[in-house]
Amino acid sequence: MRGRAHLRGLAAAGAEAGALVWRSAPGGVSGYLLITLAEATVPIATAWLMKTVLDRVTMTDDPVAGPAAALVAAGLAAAALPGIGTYLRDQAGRAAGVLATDRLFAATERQVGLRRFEDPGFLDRLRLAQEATATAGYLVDALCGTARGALSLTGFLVSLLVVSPPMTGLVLLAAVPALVAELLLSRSRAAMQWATERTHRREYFYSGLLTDVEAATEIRLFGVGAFLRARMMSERERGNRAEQRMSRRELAVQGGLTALSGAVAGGGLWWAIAAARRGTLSAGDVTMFVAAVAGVQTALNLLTSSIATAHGRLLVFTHYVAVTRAEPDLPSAVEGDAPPLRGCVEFQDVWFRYSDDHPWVLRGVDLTIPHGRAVALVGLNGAGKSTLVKLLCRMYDPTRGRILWDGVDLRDMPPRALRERISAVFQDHMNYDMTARENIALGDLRALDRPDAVRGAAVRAGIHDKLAGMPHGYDTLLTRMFFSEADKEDAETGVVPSGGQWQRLALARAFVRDGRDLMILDEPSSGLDPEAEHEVHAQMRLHRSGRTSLLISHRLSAVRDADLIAILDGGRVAELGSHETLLAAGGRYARLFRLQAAGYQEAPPPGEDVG
Ligand SMILES: Nc1ncnc2c1ncn2[C@@H]1O[C@H](COP(=O)(O)OP(=O)(O)OP(=O)(O)O)[C@@H](O)[C@H]1O
Repeated sequence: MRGRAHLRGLAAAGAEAGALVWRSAPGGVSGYLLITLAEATVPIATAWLMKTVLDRVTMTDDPVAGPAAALVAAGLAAAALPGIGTYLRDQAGRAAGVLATDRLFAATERQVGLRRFEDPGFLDRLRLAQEATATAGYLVDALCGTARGALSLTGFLVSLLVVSPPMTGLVLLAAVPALVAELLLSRSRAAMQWATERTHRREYFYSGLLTDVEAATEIRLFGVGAFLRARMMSERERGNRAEQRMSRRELAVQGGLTALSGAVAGGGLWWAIAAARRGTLSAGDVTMFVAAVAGVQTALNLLTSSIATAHGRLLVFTHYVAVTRAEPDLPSAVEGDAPPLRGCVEFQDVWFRYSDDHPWVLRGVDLTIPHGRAVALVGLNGAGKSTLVKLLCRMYDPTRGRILWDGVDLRDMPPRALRERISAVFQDHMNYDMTARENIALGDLRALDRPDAVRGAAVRAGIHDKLAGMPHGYDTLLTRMFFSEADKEDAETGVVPSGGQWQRLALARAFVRDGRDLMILDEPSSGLDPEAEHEVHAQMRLHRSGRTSLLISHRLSAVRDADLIAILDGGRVAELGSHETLLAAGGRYARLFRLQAAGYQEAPPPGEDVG
């Protein structure tokens, strides 16, 4: 059963790879197939021409000019064809790689939530799938190699059959163990690749850390470079040990196979010479025999190694097929619209945990965000505030309960349409190594052609003056990781913003997405200086008024003027009300607020009563 499923998987991968390569480069593939055919027939033709020339020279007076000229032409073709074949194969390989990569990344985009990207199994598959995109075109090479091997094998076997039927049988028998052994080897190579995939990912993680400019400061200060390097090397060695075991096995098997084919060829030659001495074979027959045995063995080698390569590549390609055909992580409507928010967003008894093995993060959250109101969410570290935001953007679905958008369950809306209605600054916002304009316009790509929109958002986020004053203004690269060749000598190429400036850029990105129904601000000002924070909050208050927003902040001074403040504790909304009512209630919020406010009071002079 497992074997049949395995074969079905391989066949599906083969069909998909074939269709992909054909679609990307039909001309190149056709040309390569023709070259393959020619390459398969040339050695057979050469052997027959050689026999004809020799027999005519030694036994008849027939003219040899014709066959000799054909022999020369065959030699020329044998020399020229591989180069042309390689060129066509590489062309087809590149074209197939482009199409496969595009399809792979389009497929990962169909994963609308975050779950798959937190699943190590999926990440392993994804990396192997990326590897498969690079070699998709070369699958054709392996398949053509198989066809070429099969063709020339048939040709030589027929030729050998004419000279010696028993020898033909013996050569064929010797081929069976070679074929089986190569297939088993390629299967265990693919299994080894799968087993060591996590090792490779960990190694890339450590090597990425060691070359990442953001990690460099901590790594140098804490002096942990050698420690991380040792970890990277130990992952490499673990991978190498598995590879080495595999290589040893391959060496042993291939050594045995070479000995077998040597014995068959040697025995055959001995017999052919003896037969020629007895006069049963002509000189041409002996040449033909030697060429046929060598040809059969070369074709067999090509056939077995091509089948093994195709098998191994198909096994890797099955990961590509699995990723591109993976069901979306969230069941979601594809068609439809998300209606503009008129009433409220409502969390109804929302429970959530990241997986069955994780503890509950939310345990029955009930919360209403009314249209046109500013709601603030407050809670200790790990209370689940950012998780709640991710559920609201439908990066995950609640484990139990539901979230309603004007009464419609988020599960019934296409995620893309829902997200069109939301703008956000996330706590772990991105810093893009792109230009300032692109960093802002990624919030709404239409702004790429609307400089006023980008500028307006930057003004509101308080970053316009900084951006306008940079060497190329808004077109300055906000990174020193890349530069164009023309700018190589330019010391002003690339500007690296500070942490607070990046945060303002993230805010501008959210602001450029103007006119959305809901604005989410998850710790939007944690990195700003007090003056900037004050300014930004004033801007946000202005922006918020009359709009629906959800603000998360540990700075309670920033949330005090929200219409409603919800305290998240123990996975539920523990308190809800305005700043004044919550202070008067004297609960958790009041305690946190007083604690923070006390930090801003001047310390009383020594001896003065604090009470
Ligand atoms: N992707 C994840 N997989 C598993 N657990 C997670 C994941 N993200 C967060 N958690 C866990 O969920 C809990 C809530 O995290 P969350 O980030 O929502 O808290 P928070 O209230 O935003 O905290 P903070 O104030 O520190 O930002 C934490 O215990 C955290 O470890």
